[in-house]
Amino acid sequence: MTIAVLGAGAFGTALAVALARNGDAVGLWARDAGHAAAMQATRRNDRRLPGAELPQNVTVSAEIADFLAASTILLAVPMQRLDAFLHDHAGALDGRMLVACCKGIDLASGRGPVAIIAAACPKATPAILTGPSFAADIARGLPTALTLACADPRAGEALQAELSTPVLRLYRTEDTAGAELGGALKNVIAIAAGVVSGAGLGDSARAALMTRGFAEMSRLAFALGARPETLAGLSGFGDLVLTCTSAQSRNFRFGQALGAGEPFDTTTTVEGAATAEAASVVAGRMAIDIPITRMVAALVGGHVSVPQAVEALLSRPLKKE
Ligand SMILES: NC(=O)C1=CN([C@@H]2O[C@H](COP(=O)(O)OP(=O)(O)OC[C@H]3O[C@@H](n4cnc5c(N)ncnc54)[C@H](O)[C@@H]3O)[C@@H](O)[C@H]2O)C=CC1
Ligand SMILES: O=C(CO)COP(=O)(O)O
Repeated sequence: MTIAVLGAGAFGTALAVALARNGDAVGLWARDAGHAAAMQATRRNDRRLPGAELPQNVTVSAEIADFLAASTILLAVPMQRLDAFLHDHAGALDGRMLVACCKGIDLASGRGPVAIIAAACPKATPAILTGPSFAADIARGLPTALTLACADPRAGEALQAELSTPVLRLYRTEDTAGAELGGALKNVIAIAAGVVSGAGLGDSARAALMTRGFAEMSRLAFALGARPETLAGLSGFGDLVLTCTSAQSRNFRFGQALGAGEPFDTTTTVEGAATAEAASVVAGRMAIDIPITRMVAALVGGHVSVPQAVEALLSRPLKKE
C-alpha cells in the first residue's frame, strides 16, 4: 500500500476513491470498526458519501496498524479532532509524510493543521491539501484543482506527482500558512454568505460580503505570514467563491439556517463555526480587525441575533476601500 487515508468521512473517502482510480493501492481508516466492516462489505460509504463505489484497490480497516507501510498518509479528520488524533497515534505517525486534508484553526491552541502536525509529530514532514472541492464532485470524477502546500520543496514536488490524477490537478506552493489560512477563513465567510441568503438580503449584499470577507481573510493571513498569491489562489479566493455560492457547502447551508431562523443538524461537520471563534481570538491578540468573522462567532455563540449582526456591520464607520 502506498497511500493511507485516515478518516472515512466524506472527504477522506472521496480522496481514497480518486487515488485508487488512478491505480494506487489505498488504505482507508475508519475509527469505528462497524463502519469499516460495512464499507468493506458493501464497497460504499453510505453514512458519509452515498452513491460512491469504492474501487477494489481500496482496503478499509479500523486498525491503524494495517496502514503503517504506506509512504504517504492523508489526515482527513475534522480540524477540532486533529490534535487529539495525532497525539493518540503519534507513535505510528511521527517521521512520516503527513498531509492534512482538513480546514480550520484549532480552538484550543489557535494553530492551523500544519503547526498541529509539527507539534505532535516533530519528525514528520507536514503538508496540506486544500482548495475548492466538494467530496461528491471528486468521487464522481469531475475535474477539480487543489493546492498542495509543503514547506519542503522536494517533498512537495513528490506529493504533487503522487496525489495528482488526470482529473484532480494539484498546484504546488511552499506557503503552508497561506494555504491553510485561506481554507480555514473562507468557511467563516461562507457561513456569513449563507446568513445573507437565508435572511433574504439579496445577491448584491452577498457579493459585498464576499469581497469584504476576502479583505479581512487577507488582512489576518498576511499578518500571520501568508503570501498574497496564495490567498488569491485556489486555496483562498477559489475556495471562497465555491463555498459562498453553492448549497452543496455545509458551512453555507448552516449560515442559511441561521439567517432563516431554522434548525440545523448538529452532527453535520461545519468547520467555520469553531474557526470563527478561533480566528477572532488570534486576530484580537494581534489587534487585527476582522468584523465579519467576529460577527459570525457572535452569531454562532448565540450572543447576537441576525438583525443585530446585520445592523452592527452596516453601521460601521465609512472608510477607504
Ligand atoms: N466534505 C467535503 O466536501 C470537504 C471536506 N473537507 C475537509 O475535510 C475535513 C473532514 O470533513 P468531512 O470528511 O467532510 O467530514 P465528515 O463529517 O463527512 O466526516 C468526518 C469524519 O471524521 C471522523 N471523526 C470524527 N471525530 C474523529 C476523531 N476524534 N478521530 C478520528 N476520526 C474522527 C468521523 O467518524 C467521520 O468519519 C474537514 O476539515 C473539511 O473541511 C475539505 C474539502 C472538501
Ligand atoms: O471545503 C469545502 C469545499 O472546498 C467543503 O465545504 P463545506 O465543508 O462547507 O461543505
